[in-house]
Amino acid sequence: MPPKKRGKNESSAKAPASTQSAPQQRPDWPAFQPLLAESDLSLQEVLPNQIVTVPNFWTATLCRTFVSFLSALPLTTTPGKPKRGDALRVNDRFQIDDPAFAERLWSATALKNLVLGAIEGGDLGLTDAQRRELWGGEVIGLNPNIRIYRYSKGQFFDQHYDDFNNVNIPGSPPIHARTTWTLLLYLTSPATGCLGGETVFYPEPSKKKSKEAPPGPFVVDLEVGLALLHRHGADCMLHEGREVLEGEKWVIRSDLCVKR
Ligand SMILES: O=C(O)CCC(=O)C(=O)O
Ligand SMILES: [Fe+2]
Repeated sequence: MPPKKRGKNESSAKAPASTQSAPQQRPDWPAFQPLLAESDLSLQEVLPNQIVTVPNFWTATLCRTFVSFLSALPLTTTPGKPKRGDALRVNDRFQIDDPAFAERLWSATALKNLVLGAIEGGDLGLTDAQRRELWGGEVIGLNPNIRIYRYSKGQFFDQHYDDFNNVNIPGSPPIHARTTWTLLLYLTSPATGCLGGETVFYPEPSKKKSKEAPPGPFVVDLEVGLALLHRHGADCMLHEGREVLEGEKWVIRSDLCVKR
């Protein structure tokens, strides 16, 4: 896998629920209210083929509701010393296998219709074939493995690559799927007192255009309610979550899944 050769990987969130010790109770997540109308949302391809965002995917009110709900969850601080080959990250996190929440985040928001190109003016104007190419296959939903991150002052996620995972989406019959893009949903920003914590991507210099100056880092500033999707697996860009300088950064993480 190229990511292994090029640098650190995110530490594994891969253990299937069946191999974890005690099954965790799934949180009684708040309702997704209020949300903007689908017609007010659109995909933005901010870095061609690599990063797509949805500004205002969640409203500031919904983000605030979630931050106060998530604050009561039993978050654990990641160990400061990563396993060999894993990126150093220092944050507090909560991880749960919750297919119902993943399905709600996919279908009860605009995400499904945006990604599948079902919202007029909201998608990237792609043909079906281009859409498959972009997302890496036929997108069927989100990874049930939901991760919540809280970074307080001084915490960060060092440079790494996100690898893909094979997952099974429960149902009858269950669907065998593979993750292709990372989803990060930012709940905080400078507007809520969080400074720093930007997600920074390091595009690789193009092999064909070796005479051109290498591309500089691509910085995504935190924005309340912004959903960010970035390609992962073999074509993942090196990236990091910069140190939080003030306040708290809260993120909900999942991944786009395609049929395998
Ligand atoms: O928190 C961030 O900005 C980045 C998180 C990340 O890279 C990851 O979850 O793999
Ligand atoms: Fe990552």
